[in-house]
Amino acid sequence: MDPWQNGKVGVGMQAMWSLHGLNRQPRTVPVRPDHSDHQGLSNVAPADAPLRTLLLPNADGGPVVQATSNVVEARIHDYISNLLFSISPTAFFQVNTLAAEKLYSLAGDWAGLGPDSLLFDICCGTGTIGLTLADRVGMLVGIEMNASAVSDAHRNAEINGIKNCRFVCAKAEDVIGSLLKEYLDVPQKEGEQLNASEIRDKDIATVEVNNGPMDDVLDCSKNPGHDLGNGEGASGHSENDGQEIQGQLQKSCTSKEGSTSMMHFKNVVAIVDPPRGGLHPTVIKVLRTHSRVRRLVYISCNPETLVANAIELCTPSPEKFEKGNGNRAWRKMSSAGLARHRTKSMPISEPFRPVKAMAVDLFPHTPHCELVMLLER
Ligand SMILES: C[S@@+](CC[C@H](N)C(=O)[O-])C[C@H]1O[C@@H](n2cnc3c(N)ncnc32)[C@H](O)[C@@H]1O
Repeated sequence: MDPWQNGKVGVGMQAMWSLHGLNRQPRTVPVRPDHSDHQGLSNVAPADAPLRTLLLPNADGGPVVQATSNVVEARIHDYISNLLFSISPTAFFQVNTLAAEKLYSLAGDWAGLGPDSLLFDICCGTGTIGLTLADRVGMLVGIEMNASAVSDAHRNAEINGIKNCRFVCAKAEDVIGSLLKEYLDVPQKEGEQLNASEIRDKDIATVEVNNGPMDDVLDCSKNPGHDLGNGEGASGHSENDGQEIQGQLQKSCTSKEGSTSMMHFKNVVAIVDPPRGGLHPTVIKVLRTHSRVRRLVYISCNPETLVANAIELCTPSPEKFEKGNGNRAWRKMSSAGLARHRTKSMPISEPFRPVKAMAVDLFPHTPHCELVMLLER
């Protein structure tokens, strides 16, 4: 396996930024030699690796200090499933791209995609999962809170000529309900169903390509919070910041060519790939209670939160709805215990059922592993 191809350079970049976060000057790092003769995995660049200076952003995102004339833009490029991805320094990208390719394609197979599918790629990062599956669906909607990653996703869609997609920069818990409503609560008129080729011909994509400042998307980079504790889900954000978010969503997502919400899709699928803390409770509730979402592929790097989220998605509704009683005993519960507790106050809804699961070893020789689980109803 070629260590340069599988994103080690990206890891080096990320680590360097955090190490030198307070002193952001251009730095010199080894880059991939044109004809690497590496065999096997290595974290060490060969001594004779060529050096290139990367342009690092200032902490405030302002102009960079240009120390030398031999400076290149700080972004890396990589291929997954024959698509080229351009990745900015703060965006997430799997380090093992060859294995990630397998992971995404497995998720796509399990998702049962087709031309009449509407795919929600939740926590989409630079658009990797959705874009690699875009030719198998009618429409792709990606949701991601990191503004740079969303900008990359736009760019990646454009680079690869993918048009049946839209990327929304927001916390999933803030927009998932509105997006599902927008796409799915459309009264269907007779003969209005479009097939994928018609959709593509109509060029309905809302690829709001924006390589400059993201002034037409919600700036969600200010409150990162990726790493979640206590099973509390994605950002630890309150359930809803109300109308402001709605207004921003409206602004960020309006199609240039007209509203995609007029399309009707028979098959509505979500692929979720949250950070270690799992999905925010609001996302779980919305996915579970929106009956048109029939299939959900959960990709996880943390089995504990995957199990907890699956409990909430799959436990049959209680006969009697119990409203939360403000009791703080949950503080001592395991994440699975907390999930079981939460199911008691889940609105009555058809549960998913776990169909199959597979571990994909993205991190050989480490205890970490990615897990994929298919839920259906
Ligand atoms: C494990 S990464 C997966 C990224 C992408 N699916 C991929 O495979 O490259 C998780 C992503 O979720 C994003 N994220 C974290 N919390 C989020 C939230 N509350 N809403 C939306 N995205 C979130 C992170 O910024 C990160 O890009």
